[in-house]
Amino acid sequence: MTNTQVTASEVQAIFNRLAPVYDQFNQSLSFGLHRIWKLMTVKWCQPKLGDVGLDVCCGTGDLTQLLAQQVGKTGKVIGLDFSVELLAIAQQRATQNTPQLPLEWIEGDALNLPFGDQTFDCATMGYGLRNVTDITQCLKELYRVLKPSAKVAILDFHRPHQPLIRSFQQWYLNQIVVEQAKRFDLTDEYAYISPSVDRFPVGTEQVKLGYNTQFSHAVHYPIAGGLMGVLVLTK
Ligand SMILES: C/C(=C\Cc1cc(O)c2ccccc2c1O)CCC[C@H](C)CCC[C@H](C)CCCC(C)C
Ligand SMILES: C[S@@+](CC[C@H](N)C(=O)[O-])C[C@H]1O[C@@H](n2cnc3c(N)ncnc32)[C@H](O)[C@@H]1O
Repeated sequence: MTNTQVTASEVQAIFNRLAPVYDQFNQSLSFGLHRIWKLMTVKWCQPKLGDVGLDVCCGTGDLTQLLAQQVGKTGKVIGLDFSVELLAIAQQRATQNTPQLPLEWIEGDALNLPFGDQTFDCATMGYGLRNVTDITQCLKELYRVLKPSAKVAILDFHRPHQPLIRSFQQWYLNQIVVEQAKRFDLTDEYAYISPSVDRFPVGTEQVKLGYNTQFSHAVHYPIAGGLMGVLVLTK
């Protein structure tokens, strides 16, 4: 995946191929810290009991489940993704671990959400915005399906400003992560992360994109020393 822009079908193929090891890699390579980053993200979209929530690019459903725990049994959360392999794992995990949660899984495109205008009270997106092929179109769809005053919290990697931390992140992604991926013949799939982070807008640019998409408020919170970030957009 060395070219400057991968196609949607290439992204889809990447995640279908790495699906079997996705959760275990995230857990081991982040020392479990990704769960904290995801919980922070869910809190930032300010879910309430009874809300109807959406997790875009849900993957195996980590954020979807966390969001469902917040809206409770009177609420509902839909997880959408275009990777059938990751969705299958999401469905299996939910059935086994949280059968009581109000979850629904939909195969679909983040750039053309199969929902009506003003459907959702809250939304999340974890490590998805960097992977879609049209960030502006994705933000327009998020704006469209949110109810007035609703928030979407968008978690992703962030290139740290601090040179030492930035070098550490690049080393960790290009050495540690890719070395581990070699064990499963997934070198290319995980080598895709670092250049995708380089292409991804920094926090201040993400805020501008949010305002340009007509969101009434946009703020970016660097977390984990700037290794990650959460963009919170209010309709
Ligand atoms: C949950 C995480 C990443 C999800 C993820 C996102 C992508 O865009 C991918 C693309 C291609 C393959 C896989 C993924 C993917 O898994 C974050 C945690 C997992 C990261 C792979 C680990 C890297 C974390 C930080 C760069 C360094 C952490 C330092 C450590 C806590 C000391
Ligand atoms: C790194 S994973 C994130 C999964 C999950 N949100 C998490 O936090 O672990 C990125 C996900 O985005 C999905 N994705 C990328 N582009 C998409 C699109 N246009 N429509 C739907 N899903 C997409 C991939 O299939 C993959 O499941």
